[in-house]
Amino acid sequence: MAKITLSNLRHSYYPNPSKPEDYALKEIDLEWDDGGAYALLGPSGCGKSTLLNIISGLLVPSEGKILFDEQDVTAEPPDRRNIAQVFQFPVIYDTMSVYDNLAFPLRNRGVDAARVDARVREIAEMLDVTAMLDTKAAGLSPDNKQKISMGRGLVRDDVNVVMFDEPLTVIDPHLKWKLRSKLKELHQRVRRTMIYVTHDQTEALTFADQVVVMQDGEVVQIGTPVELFERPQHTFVGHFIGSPGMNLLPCEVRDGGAFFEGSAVPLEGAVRPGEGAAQIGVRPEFVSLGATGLPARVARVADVGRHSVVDAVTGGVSVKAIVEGPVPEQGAEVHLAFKPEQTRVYRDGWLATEAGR
Ligand SMILES: Nc1ncnc2c1ncn2[C@@H]1O[C@H](COP(=O)(O)OP(=O)(O)OP(=O)(O)O)[C@@H](O)[C@H]1O
Repeated sequence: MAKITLSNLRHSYYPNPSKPEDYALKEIDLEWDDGGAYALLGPSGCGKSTLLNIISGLLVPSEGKILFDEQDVTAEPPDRRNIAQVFQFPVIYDTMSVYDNLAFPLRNRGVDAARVDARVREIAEMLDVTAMLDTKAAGLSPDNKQKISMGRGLVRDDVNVVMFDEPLTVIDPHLKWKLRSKLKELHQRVRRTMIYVTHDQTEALTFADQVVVMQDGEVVQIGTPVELFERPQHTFVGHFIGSPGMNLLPCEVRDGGAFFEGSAVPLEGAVRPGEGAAQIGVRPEFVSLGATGLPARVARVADVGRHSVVDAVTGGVSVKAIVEGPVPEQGAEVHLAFKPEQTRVYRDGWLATEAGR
């Protein structure tokens, strides 16, 4: 296992890139600790595969370096990097038994039979596939095939990193949660450096201790699931993580405070001086309906099971509130109050309030 460092990494698919838009990866500086569980989360086209291919060695970056435990591997081909990869679609040999599939990566490296047997049985037990060891892989369901693929990725104990690239794509929705929690458990048991690439926030937040959120070739925030939820550094993170995402209201900034439609809105801390379009950001979980606050009219109410989402319009802006218990009717006049310590200002997308007092 290894610590992975990405230093001043930039990549363009064009021969002579000149402007920021020419870069699929704009500037990446990251350090991934040995044994950590990381997710790379972002929408389609944000640069996840480009970054993954640079780490695995399929792509040489236009600029910057990749280090495994301080050793520069930027120019090393994939087979010299000692990485295990699990892809979207299962990569297994249909004609072989489950046992032989799991044993393959070890036998391929000349590991002795006793060690192969011990390791295959250990991994099979972790994945709950011991009863299938003698079954031909061809007969397995798609989720079991993907489990075996994961097992093949985990069976070697000498790899620098195990990378999962959208591994649950082919899994039925009702089985996804099982494999999601299985992967988390596997990480806790084997403690390898793992990188999980996905556009799905639930998968990223379930698996990772640290989530790297990407947008347009840039890392916008690295944090624990709680940090991403509680203090998004960028409106993109506020919107992309959470359901529904963070509310955004255009505002005016004066003397370190924020004003919406002329009313002062209490914030977690003072707004830092600066230029740019300002917005108040507050998650629906921290909006309440009461007797005081911004006057609003309820446009929609959605009952989503454990709670309701009330969509109210104030000053022409739609604001969502997560409400437990009784809810107002559509068309009702309400007042919206924001929990001050969870209300902040963003300038041109980036967090601009001082941390809570
Ligand atoms: N071979 C290529 N040639 C030119 N441009 C490319 C190439 N591969 C990717 N790109 C561009 O680089 C940017 C990042 O793409 P990338 O595939 O890394 O994103 P992604 O987040 O993995 O998206 P997806 O989940 O859809 O694969 C996109 O704008 C994409 O169009």
